[in-house]
Amino acid sequence: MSLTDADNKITYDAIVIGAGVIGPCVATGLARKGKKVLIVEREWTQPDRIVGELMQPGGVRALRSLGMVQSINNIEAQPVTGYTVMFNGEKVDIPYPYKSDVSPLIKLDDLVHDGNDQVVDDKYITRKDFEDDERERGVAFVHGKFLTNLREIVKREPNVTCLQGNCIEILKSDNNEVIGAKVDVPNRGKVDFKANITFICDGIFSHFRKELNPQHVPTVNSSFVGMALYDTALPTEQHGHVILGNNHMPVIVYKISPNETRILCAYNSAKVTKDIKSWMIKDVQPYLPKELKQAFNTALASGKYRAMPNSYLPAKQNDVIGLCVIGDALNMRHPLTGGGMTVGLNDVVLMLQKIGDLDFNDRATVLDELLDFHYDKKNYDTVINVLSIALYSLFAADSKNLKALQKGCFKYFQRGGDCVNVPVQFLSGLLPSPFQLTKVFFAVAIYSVYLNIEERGFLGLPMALLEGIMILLTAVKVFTPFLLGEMMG
Ligand SMILES: Cc1cc2nc3c(=O)[nH]c(=O)nc-3n(C[C@H](O)[C@H](O)[C@H](O)COP(=O)(O)OP(=O)(O)OC[C@H]3O[C@@H](n4cnc5c(N)ncnc54)[C@H](O)[C@@H]3O)c2cc1C
Repeated sequence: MSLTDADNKITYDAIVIGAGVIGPCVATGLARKGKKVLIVEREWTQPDRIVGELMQPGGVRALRSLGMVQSINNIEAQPVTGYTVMFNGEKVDIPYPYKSDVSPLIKLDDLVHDGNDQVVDDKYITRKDFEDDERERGVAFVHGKFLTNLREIVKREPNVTCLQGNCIEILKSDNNEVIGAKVDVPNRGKVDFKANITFICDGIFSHFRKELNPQHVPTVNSSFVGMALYDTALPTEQHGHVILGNNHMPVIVYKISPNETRILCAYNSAKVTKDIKSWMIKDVQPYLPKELKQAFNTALASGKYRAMPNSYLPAKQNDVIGLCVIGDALNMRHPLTGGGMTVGLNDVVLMLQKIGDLDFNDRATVLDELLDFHYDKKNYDTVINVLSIALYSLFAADSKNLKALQKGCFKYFQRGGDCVNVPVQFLSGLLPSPFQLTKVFFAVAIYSVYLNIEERGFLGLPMALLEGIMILLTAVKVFTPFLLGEMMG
């Protein structure tokens, strides 16, 4: 069957709009649960994007739960074993958590079979490393190649029909229930497809998230400017890097193939300057570690920059009959901590646990379960979302108090032990506890106050105490509104 032949005479169990990271996982999961699924993508050829390139261990585990982890195989994906945080030239290596410290893997019934929850061996990823390592692992890859693998998996599912086309409208009945989607199909024109439930997975620039609520719109306060660095060493191999300092915005760096390294440089505005090169030379280049400088200069000379907006969007409840919005269409956070795919994939796992075994004809029961889904996923998503926003505020520090917190955070990591073991569990998507996150965040704030007192010395104590109050108030201000927003929304 060609990509434009989908039958529009039948009612599908589910239509999935978008075959990015999340759509193919939703469609594959539902198909393996016996549902008849139509997945619509406007462009099935391999995309070239600078998003979704480092997957945290929590995301890899979700792929295993879905029986789709082999999507990271045979694309020259690079294992990631931890993070390196650099601050004014000093560095701390933070390995990912021990497997024994995190909860056991969930294997979804009907989805996991014949070892598809384990990677196979290729030149860079081996089953032995991923299975036998006592620590969790993440992975980094060329996004388009990963997507191609996910799309190959979904295309192989007998219960799935793949359709090339641009979805232009969500179809509704007279009583405002969603009944399918109108798709502009090449050489066929605008065709109506019907389903018991329609999943919106149309990503960051989602056109259809507003079907949940017209106010469901993201805020954008910063951007990332990305470049590809070729044939460079990293300060720590197999690690993601966060480069911080008093005088510059955060820079993140990770290897996505044997010879390509992604660098993303934060820019503190939704719209980037027209003269990116001058900004890079003045505000990024001087602060990079020596290992990266040569490749950075070469990339700069080639002039190939790409900018992406960094959006924030807390999730809304899926409360419309026949509709489920999921992935970036539903919920976004700052990409600094590389948590987007991890949140989306874990939402897919949970969604399948909630509704995967239901009869989708029973739309009221499906809706009930989706209403619960909103609350069940909160702990997991809140930790990753709030962490990303709070860390971005600290790491892009533009005030004295934020700079004190930034330094305090780095010095806290330098203490080692639980001062890194617990935070890295949040980053990895392996400790879904907003309470613990709050405890750690305020431990960092108190430590920042202590460091400031120490620096001021005995004579400066009155001033240090005053400053301490300001530092704590700043910590409350950057953390609490987001925590409450995520938990209460
Ligand atoms: C700069 C940046 C860097 C990031 N880095 C990371 C990272 O390192 N790690 C991480 O985990 N996350 C990262 N993210 C987030 C990550 O990219 C997203 O969380 C993830 O891609 C979301 O997947 P999705 O399927 O919801 O959306 P997408 O991957 O955006 O997929 C949406 C799909 O829908 C299709 N589509 C859209 N509209 C229509 C339509 N009308 N009809 C048919 N098809 C349609 C699109 O063509 C696309 O294929 C980053 C984000 C940004 C902005």
